[in-house]
Formats: sequence, structure tokens, C-alpha cells
Amino acid sequence: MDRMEELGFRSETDRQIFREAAAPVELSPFGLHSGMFVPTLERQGTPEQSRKWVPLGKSFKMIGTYAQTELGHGTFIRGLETTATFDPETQEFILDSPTLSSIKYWPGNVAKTVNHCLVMAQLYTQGKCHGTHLFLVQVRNMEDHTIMPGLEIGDIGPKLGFDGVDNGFMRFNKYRIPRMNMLMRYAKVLENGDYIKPKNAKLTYGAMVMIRVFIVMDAFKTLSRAAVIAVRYSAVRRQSELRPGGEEAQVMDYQTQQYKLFPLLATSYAFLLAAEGMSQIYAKISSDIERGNLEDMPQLHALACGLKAFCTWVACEGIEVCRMSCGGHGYSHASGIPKIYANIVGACTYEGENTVMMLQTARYLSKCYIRGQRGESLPELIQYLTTDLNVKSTLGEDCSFESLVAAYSHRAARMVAVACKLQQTNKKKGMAGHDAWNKSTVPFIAATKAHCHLFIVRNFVTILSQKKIDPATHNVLSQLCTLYAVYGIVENMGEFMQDGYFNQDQVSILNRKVLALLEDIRPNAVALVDAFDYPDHLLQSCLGRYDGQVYEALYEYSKSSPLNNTDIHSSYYNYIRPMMQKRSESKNISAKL
Ligand SMILES: CCCCCCCC/C=C\CCCCCCCCC/C=C/C(=O)SCCNC(=O)CCNC(=O)[C@H](O)C(C)(C)COP(=O)(O)OP(=O)(O)OC[C@H]1O[C@@H](n2cnc3c(N)ncnc32)[C@H](O)[C@@H]1OP(=O)(O)O
Ligand SMILES: Cc1cc2nc3c(=O)[nH]c(=O)nc-3n(C[C@H](O)[C@H](O)[C@H](O)COP(=O)(O)OP(=O)(O)OC[C@H]3O[C@@H](n4cnc5c(N)ncnc54)[C@H](O)[C@@H]3O)c2cc1C
Repeated sequence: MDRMEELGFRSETDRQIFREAAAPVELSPFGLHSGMFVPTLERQGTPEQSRKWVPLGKSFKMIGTYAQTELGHGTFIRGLETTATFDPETQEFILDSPTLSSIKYWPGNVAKTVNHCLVMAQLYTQGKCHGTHLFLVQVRNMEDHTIMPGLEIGDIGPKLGFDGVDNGFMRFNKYRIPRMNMLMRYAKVLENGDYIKPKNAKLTYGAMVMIRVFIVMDAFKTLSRAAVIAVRYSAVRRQSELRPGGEEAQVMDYQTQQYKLFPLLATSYAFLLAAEGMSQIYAKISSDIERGNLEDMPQLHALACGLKAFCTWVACEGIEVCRMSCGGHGYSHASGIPKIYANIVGACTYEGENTVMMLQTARYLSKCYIRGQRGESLPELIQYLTTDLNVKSTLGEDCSFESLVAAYSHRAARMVAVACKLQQTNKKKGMAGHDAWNKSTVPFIAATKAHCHLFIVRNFVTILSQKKIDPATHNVLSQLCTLYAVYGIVENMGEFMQDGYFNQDQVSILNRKVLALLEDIRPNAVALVDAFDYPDHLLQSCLGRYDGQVYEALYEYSKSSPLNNTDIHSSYYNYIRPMMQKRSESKNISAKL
């Protein structure tokens, strides 16, 4: 913190980059404090509350986290059981964990790090429940960090990854906090206990939308780091004879290796641009919301949910492909890839489990489809839903951006229509609304993935057509954009072909194009990963080192293994030697018999 002040880092982006450089492979135990706790105080507190608490948070006099999930509920926020009951006599809220399942469980850094939490609890006042609201709760003594009386706090134990974060549990036993510790920017409880409701109950969910937007960038960062490691290693690693009797080939010269890695390289660039686009949309709409204009809130929610789910799913699958493309050394922590995977794969779950998030976007698409069918105007990003589905592709040998975007628009529009028609058919069969919905959610998930895929392809194409880029760079980025789009079609051909949108010749063109693009990109592959400019310190990888000295690094890494501190390990004396001696004694006995 002090170092950032010394270096003059003011913007949150610069501070986040510094934090990542300072702790490259472990998530910071203060990440949630800076990335969720303080921004939520700023956005969900009244001006007075923000003025009081934000400086304490930014100066780390108050260290906090976001405590919402419970043992029994994570996804279903309206089902959370922690209660905050207003006591007008004392002007306090009484926080309580009434059941085992209501114990707060998972909140990051609750176990040992923070002294405050933003707690999501069901608000009760004047005997009535008003739903979930956020409360600032001091959980540890500011003098000696001991747990406040009335609270039980602990660590939840080892996890798949996220080792830098002490995820914890927290149980409230009639724990009192001042009335003014409820974040009251949107909803209020007056001194007499009267409840003033917000313009929209989902404003309380704002912190999650913000983090979902951050996570789209995280999907880019983690996938691109794995791609850097795998592509650089593929340039250094020589294995097997490509030409009989010739020298062993760089594994990057095998077409299969290129087909594994180059589409992921293209995806990394596509996700970077998508994350930037998502952040711009978030900045615009969230500032509208803060000014009281909630018109685009549903669109922001739907886009943030969809992209968070789509990008983290694709990134995690891609990181695994990068790991496996490095052979045995990819499975070693020396590669750096297992840690990248272990730290990001949780993102498919936290901040909204991906399936649930996709269904939120699907719900929005379903409503937009109906509005489109009525001829109502739709937001620009959704207007493709009114695409004429009788039109066939005009794709030619050049696989133009226009024909590719048209293909993705057609696929998404068709799939949303199929899902909506199933939902409507279910209703016509007499199903209740919730059953008609549930019995169409599998096609809705597929349609929503197509919707997100379209956003990313269209965004990539739009930026290439709008930004001023030197011709050489534009040519290479255009190859990456075309590869991302054509690969996506080839890998999902059934969804593009189901209504005969492409003819057989066009399918052949696409299959040829994806292989030709691998050859086009091969000469620039290393330069394209170097362009991310990740320092070796951040990659923490013997395979992805900038200098390519892989075997020297692996040898030094292995020698530093703690098991090599002694030649003979204690297990020999404790177990192996006694076992061998026992065997030899029994052998002597049997020989005598
Ligand atoms: C730890 C170190 C990391 C660093 C930390 C950050 C650093 C920052 C820098 C960059 C790094 C980025 C990486 C970030 C890492 C994050 C760390 C992990 C920490 C994890 C934290 C958590 O997991 S916190 C808990 C998260 N929990 C959830 O997300 C729960 C998901 N569930 C929900 O959101 C809701 O339950 C759900 C939306 C599913 C349903 O809500 P419900 O009230 O039931 O509403 P529903 O009936 O479905 O719909 C009604 C209506 O409301 C609309 N709506 C719902 N939600 C919203 C919303 N958020 N905004 C707007 N509108 C919403 C919905 O669309 C419906 O509308 P209509 O259809 O009726 O019009
Ligand atoms: C690494 C990590 C860090 C975390 N950090 C925090 C934190 O700091 N603060 C915090 O409050 N929480 C945190 N969490 C908790 C996290 O937010 C929840 O785990 C997450 O929201 C998922 O909720 P759940 O665990 O209840 O999953 P569930 O919803 O129980 O998921 C189980 C299955 O049910 C399915 N499902 C659930 N609802 C539906 C539905 N409506 N339709 C279809 N399928 C459905 C899901 O798709 C999933 O397949 C963290 C979790 C992890 C893994």
C-alpha cells in the first residue's frame, strides 16, 4: 500500500497491475478488500457513509471483505437466512445466524485477515422482512484483532486453489451493530423503523455485477498467460521427426499443436478486446445508474452474467489445453500452468455460478425475443434477434468479416428462437410458467453461449474496422480475428448448419481456411505472445521463460525441491528399512522351514 503511494499509483487499474506484479501467483489476501469491499462502500453507501468509511478502507485502517454466501445458500440470494432485525429502542440492528445453514461460509479473508465485513442479510423492521440488504459489520477488535464477542469465525479448510485467500465461516449470535451501519444509498431504515424501499431491489446486487465485469478481464489474463507459456515452450521443445531422418522438429510445427494453441492465442486477443468493451459498457451504465437512470440495468446485468460465464468456461478449458500441449513438463508446477488453472477455475463458480449466470442472460434474451416478435425496438446488441432466418450465407473463399458476423448473428438468432418456441410450446401444453421455463433451459444455455460468442466476434471485428492500426499489425490481428471466428464455426458446425445456413462448398471453404490460417500465424506466433509483455516474474514458469532456457531452468527448479535437502529421506529409516529387514527375516525363517 505504502509502496503504491510512493510510486504514485492513483488509478485502480495501475494499483491492480502492481498488486499482481507483487504477488504474481498467489491472490492477495487484500484483493477482496480493494476490489469488492471498498468499491461497494463507495457505490452502496450514502455520501455521508462513503465519506466516513472509504478513507478508512483506502488507508487500510479498516480491512474488509464481502460476506454473502452461507452454508445453505450461495446462488439463491433471496434464500439467505442471516437476519438483521432493527431494534428502535437502541437504534441497532441485531445480526443473527438462526440455523446451521445460515452460517456465512466461503467469504474470502474472513478467517484471519479482515476486521470488517459487508454482510448480506435479510432485513427485518417493524415485524416485516424487506429482503436482503448490506450491512457493515466489525468482526475483529481494532486493537488486538481478536474476534468480537458474539461471533464465531474460522477458516473453511484447504481448497483446490485460491491459497492466498483465507476463505472462512462466520456465525452471528444476536450481534448488534448501529443503525447507520446499513448501507443506505438506495434503501433506508429510519429511526422509527420505517423502511424506505429502493427504486429497484436489485441495486443491492451491484457489487456482484462489478466483479463479474472484472472477471471477464481475469479470463483474458489467465488464458493469455497460459498461452504465452505453451507457445513459447512449443517453439523451444523439439520432439520426434517431422521429416524422416531429419532433425527433431519444433513441436510448434506439428499442425495438431498449432490447432491446439493458435485458436487460444486468437481467443486471448478476442477476450482482451471483449473485456475492454464490457468495461466501457459497465462504466457508462453504472454511472447512469448512480445518477438514478436504471433503464439499461437489465442489459448490463445480462451482458455481465453472460460474458463472465462464457469467458471463464472457455478460459479454463483453454488453460487445460495449454497445459496438456506442454506434455509432462506441463503437469509440473515448474510450468506455472497448474497454479494459473487452480486460481481461475473457481471463477466458474464464484461471483455467480456459471450456469445460473447464463440463465439470467437467457431470461433477458427470452423477454427481448418476445419484444422483437411484437415489433418493439431492441437495444443495439440484441437487434440481431429479428434477423430473417430464411436468409442463407454469402460466405466466399475470403471468409469476410461481414459474412462471419452474419453467420454468428444467424446462429444466435436461430438458437434463441428455438429455445423460446420450446418455452412457448411448453406453456401451450399447459405447463406452469416456471415449468415451461425449466423444461427449456438446456436449449437456452446453448443459445446464450451463441449470444455471447456473437458479442465477442462482433466486438473484435468492430474494433479492427474502427481503430487506426498500422497495416502490418492490422493484417496479423485480422488473421487472429478470422481464425477466432472460423475456428468457432468449425468447432460448432452443427449449430451453424442445422438449418442449412451454409452449403457444402462453404463448409469446405471454412475447413480449408482454418488450416490455412494456422500456417499464416505460425511465423508470428512467438511475437504475438511476446506482445502481451508478461515478465518472467509474473509467469513464474520454467517453460515460458523469455530467454527459452527451459531445461536449465527445470534442472535448477528440481534441485531446489525440498525433498532434495537430504540424500536419504527419513521415510527410509522409519518405514523402508524396517520393512526390508522384516522381509529378510521372514525369508530366513521360510528358508529354515
Ligand atoms: C480474492 C482476490 C481477488 C481480488 C478481488 C477483486 C480485485 C479486483 C480487481 C480485479 C480482479 C478481478 C477478479 C475478481 C476475483 C473475485 C474474487 C472472488 C470473490 C467471490 C465473491 C463472491 O462469490 S460474492 C457472492 C457472489 N454470489 C452471487 O453472485 C450469487 C448469484 N446469485 C444472484 O446473483 C441472484 O440470486 C440471481 C440473479 C441468480 C437471482 O436473483 P433473484 O433475486 O432471485 O432474482 P430473479 O428472481 O432471478 O430475477 C428478478 C429480476 O431481477 C433481475 N436481476 C437479478 N439480478 C440482477 C442484478 N444483479 N442486476 C440487475 N437486475 C438483476 C433479473 O434479471 C430479473 O429481472 P426481470 O426478468 O424480472 O426483468
Ligand atoms: C474460490 C471461491 C471464492 C468465494 N468467495 C466468496 C466471497 O468472498 N464471498 C461470498 O459471499 N461468497 C464467496 N464464494 C461463494 C460463491 O459465491 C458461491 O459458491 C457461488 O455463488 C455458487 O453458489 P453455491 O455454492 O450455492 O452453488 P449452487 O447454486 O448450490 O450450485 C450447485 C449446482 O446447482 C445448480 N443451480 C443452482 N441454482 C440453479 C438454478 N436456478 N437453475 C439451474 N441450476 C441451478 C448450479 O448450476 C450448480 O450446478 C466463493 C466461492 C469460491 C469457490
